[in-house]
Amino acid sequence: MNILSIAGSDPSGGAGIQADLKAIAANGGYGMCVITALTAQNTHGVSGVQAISGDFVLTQLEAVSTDIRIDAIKIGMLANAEVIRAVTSWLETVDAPVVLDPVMVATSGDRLLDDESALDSLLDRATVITPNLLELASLLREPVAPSWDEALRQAQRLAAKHDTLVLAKGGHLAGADCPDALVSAGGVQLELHGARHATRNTHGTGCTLSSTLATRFAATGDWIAALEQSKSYLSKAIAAADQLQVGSGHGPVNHFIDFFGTADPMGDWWQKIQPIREEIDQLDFITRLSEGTLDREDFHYYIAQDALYLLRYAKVLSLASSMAPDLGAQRFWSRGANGILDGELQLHGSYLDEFADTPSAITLNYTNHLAASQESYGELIAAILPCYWLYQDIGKRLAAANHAEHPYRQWLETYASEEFDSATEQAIEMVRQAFEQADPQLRARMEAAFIRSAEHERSFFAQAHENRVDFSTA
Ligand SMILES: Nc1ncnc2c1ncn2[C@@H]1O[C@H](COP(=O)(O)OP(=O)(O)OP(=O)(O)O)[C@@H](O)[C@H]1O
Ligand SMILES: Cc1ncc(COP(=O)(O)O)c(N)n1
Repeated sequence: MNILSIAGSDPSGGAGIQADLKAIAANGGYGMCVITALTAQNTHGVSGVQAISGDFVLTQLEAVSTDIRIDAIKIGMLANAEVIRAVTSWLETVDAPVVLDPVMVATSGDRLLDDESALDSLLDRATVITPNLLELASLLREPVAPSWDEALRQAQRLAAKHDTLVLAKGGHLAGADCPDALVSAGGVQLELHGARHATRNTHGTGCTLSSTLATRFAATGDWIAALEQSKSYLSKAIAAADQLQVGSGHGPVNHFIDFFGTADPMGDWWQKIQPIREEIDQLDFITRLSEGTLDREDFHYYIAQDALYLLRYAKVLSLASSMAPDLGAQRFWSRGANGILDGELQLHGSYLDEFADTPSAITLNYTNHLAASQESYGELIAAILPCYWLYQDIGKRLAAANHAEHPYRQWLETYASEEFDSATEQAIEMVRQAFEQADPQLRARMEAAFIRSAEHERSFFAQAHENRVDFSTA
């Protein structure tokens, strides 16, 4: 099945034609793309748009359609009225089904279409229009639907107005449900409810859904089956989005999870601690640290406990070095221990008059857990890993909130450095290698040690603020 995407380029690879080509391929289609606009964007937003001229869009369309059979078309970002006119006139020469995603504004809030009324002429030619709630209201020139029921009525009005099907999407609703519905002028044809996944990585979900729908329709000839398959595919791709770790804003979905998902045990572990990561992100300590409103006293309490923790952590890294199976691993863990003693602890010292000498129960629980994991090298480095990985992950978001006057500027910088990034990647790789060589019993113990450490990290962060919560399980 040959599927043509007519859309804008997203150089960060999560939305636009890049998302479309991935989704088309993952759903068994052969993807082609005619580019309507170049955008400069990443997971935080769009910093520039350069539309392609209407003439050149037409030249691309003709190059493809004079040679290749097109089984379905997906249309995304169109940028301006000139591009819309070019696409509309070309569509008169082909009769493939058209899924039109009326892209107006990116998730980040940036505009991707300069004249929304210019879309009107194209809507009649669409077979299915896939607006989100804001786009649905805008196409009807009505206020945004306050409820899902009202959105369904709006979708029915839009379907009647243009004699098309409308896929109403509930991704922007609040609540645990993420409903979508295929609606015709006669009413709802299919309503699907799906769990809302707790992730910020939803960049490109609309692009992915519309190109998957076009691909699945080309394969089945049935919009109902195509939507069921598309929703199920997208839901899996969103559920596994956090495994990718692309950028520090709204990252992309995991288009190829069905192909490679289970091949990466580290990705699975990361996915398993997703609820813990979510809780860490929401801790008062982290949000206040990020905003710079955290009390000095709380920060000092944290730093003092962290210094005690790091002294023991450095010993555990040295132990891992002594147990390492090869020279590369031996050096890596030993460099880590030295880095703490010569680097991180100096930073801690700069915040404190003197190091505390009494570890809290939470600090002790964590370091005891590390010490108890030393029965085997694999288990030990699995227990060591969350301290790298979680700090790298949180560090990226904290760094995005950093600025010259931030009271904790230097601390926020430490965990967002390229050096720390690279050390974390290497630590993950060491654990992956040990996992690959481990027998099933050791693999299970490694995973348990990793998850337990992640729980201790959560308690550790929580302890410094007045809402001190002890999640410790040791
Ligand atoms: N957190 C989530 N969990 C599960 N499904 C989601 C989530 N967020 C969005 N979706 C699904 O993604 C699809 C796109 O929905 P949405 O309403 O966000 O459209 P959109 O705004 O066009 O997408 P985009 O955010 O890419 O612009 C829908 O099928 C929606 O149900
Ligand atoms: C080129 C292009 N096309 C479409 C979108 C919308 O996708 P999202 O709303 O998920 O950012 C985008 N950001 N960039």
